[in-house]
Amino acid sequence: MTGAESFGLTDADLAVKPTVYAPGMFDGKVALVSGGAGGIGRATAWLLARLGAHVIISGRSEAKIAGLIGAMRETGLACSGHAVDIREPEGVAAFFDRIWDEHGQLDLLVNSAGGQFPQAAIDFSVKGWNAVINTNLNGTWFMMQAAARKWRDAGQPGSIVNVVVVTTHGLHGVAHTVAARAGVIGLSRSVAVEWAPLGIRVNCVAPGAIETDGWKVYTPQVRAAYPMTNPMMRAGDAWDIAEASVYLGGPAGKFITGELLTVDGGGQLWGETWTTGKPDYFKGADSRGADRPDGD
Ligand SMILES: CCCCCCCCCCC/C=C/C(=O)SCCNC(=O)CCNC(=O)[C@H](O)C(C)(C)COP(=O)(O)OP(=O)(O)OC[C@H]1O[C@@H](n2cnc3c(N)ncnc32)[C@H](O)[C@@H]1OP(=O)(O)O
Ligand SMILES: NC(=O)C1=CN([C@@H]2O[C@H](COP(=O)(O)OP(=O)(O)OC[C@H]3O[C@@H](n4cnc5c(N)ncnc54)[C@H](OP(=O)(O)O)[C@@H]3O)[C@@H](O)[C@H]2O)C=CC1
Repeated sequence: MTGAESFGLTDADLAVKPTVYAPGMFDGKVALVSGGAGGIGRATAWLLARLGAHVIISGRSEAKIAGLIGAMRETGLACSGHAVDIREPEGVAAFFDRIWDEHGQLDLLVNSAGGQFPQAAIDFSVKGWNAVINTNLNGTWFMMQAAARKWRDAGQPGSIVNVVVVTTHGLHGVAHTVAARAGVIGLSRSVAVEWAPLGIRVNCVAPGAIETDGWKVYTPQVRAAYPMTNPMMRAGDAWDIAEASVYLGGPAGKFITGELLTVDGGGQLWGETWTTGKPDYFKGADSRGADRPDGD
């Protein structure tokens, strides 16, 4: 793989890709997309802005955010951005202060910031484990809590969509992220009830194999198998997740809270995903059991 290789939809694609949603659906609304300059977040930012929202884009890299804002503004869309590490609760709280100072409202938060690296769980270092848990569980929580506090204090309703992973079946070699995302799903179900009196809805979207630059952390051999991890035998694209997030987070989802929507081409029903490559032990009937330590 060369450094220039890139995966998934480009800004040029996202600027014109057809959508099922009506123009103007988010007129007058403000949406925040964390990880908004990544693959799924970027598609979500484009979609929300094309539907009329002012979109605030966050991530760690100023340069990535600036590039996206430039591309979106060139097409006349309303957006702004700020570099925020979701693992820093003070920085996150200050970010939400700034949002209220500048806009006086936030209608939708999509938490797409996240990620992991593939490794056998038995080899996780403490630092690696903590990096993934801090990013995906703690960081997502800091964003959720900061948003909810602002909505409560302002007496405004709000909606949160957390982008997670499929935790129920077949995602191997990333146990740290499965643990973190199962935490986010549980947390979301709990606060969906606690925050219902505040008018805050909380939902999750679990993508299957969605071709984005996030795939660069996996080997070419592993990536090549991703389209075969579901019965549709193809990868999805970031627009699939953007449209699912808008369904749950926007007006179409107004009676939905505490829900998990899996968008994986049926991968949770058939298929398996080995992010570290499939061990010989699991390959084919001929070798079944051959490596079993009990020798039976
Ligand atoms: C039903 C079936 C399911 C269907 C599903 C099919 C789906 C298939 C698709 C695959 C699944 C998911 C894909 C995606 O999510 S892709 C998009 C997400 N994007 C990323 O993952 C981006 C890449 N990842 C990261 O940036 C990092 O992993 C991280 C999120 C942790 C970033 O944090 P941080 O910047 O703090 O991390 P560092 O790089 O500084 O590393 C900190 C320590 O972590 C350890 N580490 C990091 N990388 C590795 C590695 N490759 N191997 C081993 N250990 C690693 C290490 O201890 C680091 O510390 P040191 O650098 O000091 O050693
Ligand atoms: N693509 C796929 O197949 C799948 C993706 N997912 C999940 O969907 C989400 C989005 O993935 P995708 O768009 O593909 O991946 P990308 O790697 O393209 O985007 C993830 C974004 O998260 C941001 N981010 C990471 N850590 C932090 C942090 N500590 N603080 C702030 N921002 C951070 C990064 O921004 P920056 O570089 O600026 O830090 C990056 O732009 C992730 O949670 C991912 O795990 C789940 C299943 C499958």
